[in-house]
Amino acid sequence: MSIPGLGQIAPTAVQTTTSAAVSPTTTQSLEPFWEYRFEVAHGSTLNIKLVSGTAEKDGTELAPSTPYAFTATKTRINTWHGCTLEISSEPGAVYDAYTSEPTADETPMVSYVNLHFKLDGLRATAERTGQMGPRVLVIGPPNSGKTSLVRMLTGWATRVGRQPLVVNADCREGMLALPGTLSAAVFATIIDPTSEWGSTPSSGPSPVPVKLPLAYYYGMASPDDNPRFFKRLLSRLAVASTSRLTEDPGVKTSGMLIDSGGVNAKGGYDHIAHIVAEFSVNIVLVVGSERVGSEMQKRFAGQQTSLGETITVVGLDKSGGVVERDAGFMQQVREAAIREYFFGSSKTTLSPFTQQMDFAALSMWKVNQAPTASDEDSYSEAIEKAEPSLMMQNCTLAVMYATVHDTAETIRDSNVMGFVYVAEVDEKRRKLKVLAPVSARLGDRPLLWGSWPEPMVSLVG
Ligand SMILES: Nc1ncnc2c1ncn2[C@@H]1O[C@H](COP(=O)(O)OP(=O)(O)OP(=O)(O)O)[C@@H](O)[C@H]1O
Repeated sequence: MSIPGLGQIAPTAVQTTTSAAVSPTTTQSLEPFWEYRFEVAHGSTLNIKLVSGTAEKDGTELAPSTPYAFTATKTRINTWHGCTLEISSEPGAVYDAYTSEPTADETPMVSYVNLHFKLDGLRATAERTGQMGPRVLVIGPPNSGKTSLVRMLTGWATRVGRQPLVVNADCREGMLALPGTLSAAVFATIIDPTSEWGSTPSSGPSPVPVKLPLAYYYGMASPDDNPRFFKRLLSRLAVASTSRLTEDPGVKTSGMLIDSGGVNAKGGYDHIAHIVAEFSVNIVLVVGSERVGSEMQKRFAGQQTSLGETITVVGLDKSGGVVERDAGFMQQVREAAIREYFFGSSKTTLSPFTQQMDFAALSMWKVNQAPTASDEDSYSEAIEKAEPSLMMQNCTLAVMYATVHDTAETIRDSNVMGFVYVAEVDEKRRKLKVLAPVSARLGDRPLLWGSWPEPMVSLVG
């Protein structure tokens, strides 16, 4: 399905494969609408420089003659008007790349950019009338390109001076925060093309302004692990996001872009309905699945939001370039995110602080799974006091914006201040060695331990 009224691109495809073993520096010319798709392994780097023409990655324009270093990623660079890229890598770098000329069923990019123009029209109307801009939810099966679409719409919106509030409702991946969190942030400036969402707030000085997210800690891999807790956190994020929207006219007219986790075989429509209601979503974009699209049409099309607008459901094609990222690759991505949070990246090195803490000096809590409980208990007992133990070794803990004297309910509903990493647990001496990005007194804040992200092999030593 594509948006009505949009043309298709001529159906021909040319693909060439480039391998690092063949040439360390190559020049790649892209015709208008072509994409340069590439996968770079962990530990390898691919440098891409725009030599002439214009190109973008997920809606953010590449600056000319500026080398961009990509690592541990599967992505693409596209061009609307044609360009030449210079590609280089150090010997032995592991990557795979090819150019793709769009075919009729292979590129939905034109419908994506037309969608952006329609959204911007709605934002312009909202500006004139003082109304709220569009609240857009992107859903679809796993690996359909949902996050890429949200990033593109964000990139294009900021390029025309909009400041959308971007919401991550996918607990498996983090946005400007570690995985396991649900977060929201205003994007008023460009996203660093070499990263997923730009650097996390702990990553030190950055040429691109760092966006400060509001994050809630869920600490589990799937909404099904504790559906009531998941929904409750979404509600809190919705309240905070809506108030952020109303306090700033520029953000209000720009509206929201919400990335959801994939709908799975079992459906997962329950929390989608919750997001639609809580964030007053008035546009549901369904990527890459007619089945999900028609289910969404049935559920939401024509219904009214709490603001009295009619909900529109739009089906969009999935890009043929979207790649599956297997569990091993995603685990490495999570580990890299945690490592970067504490130690920085190749661009900025950070030195985390190490602290020894007595078990007794810590307020430690853990999140509980409650997959089937439909009663209040699953939520009221979503977190409980926990004794530090060896099980916590190599785990990240969320530092909550609450005090150690607060009740379980207050701590559970608080947002995240930051994260610490448990480097060592000495059960005999009842001591814990933790790594923190800043030198703060950890005994003053409740620490929350979840099962997601999973423990790392080891961050230190
Ligand atoms: N046209 C394309 N060419 C090459 N790679 C692409 C293209 N579009 C998206 N990708 C890559 O495919 C992968 C999956 O895309 P994305 O993360 O947007 O999907 P998703 O539906 O959000 O996935 P998930 O279900 O895990 O949340 C990403 O690594 C993304 O960069």
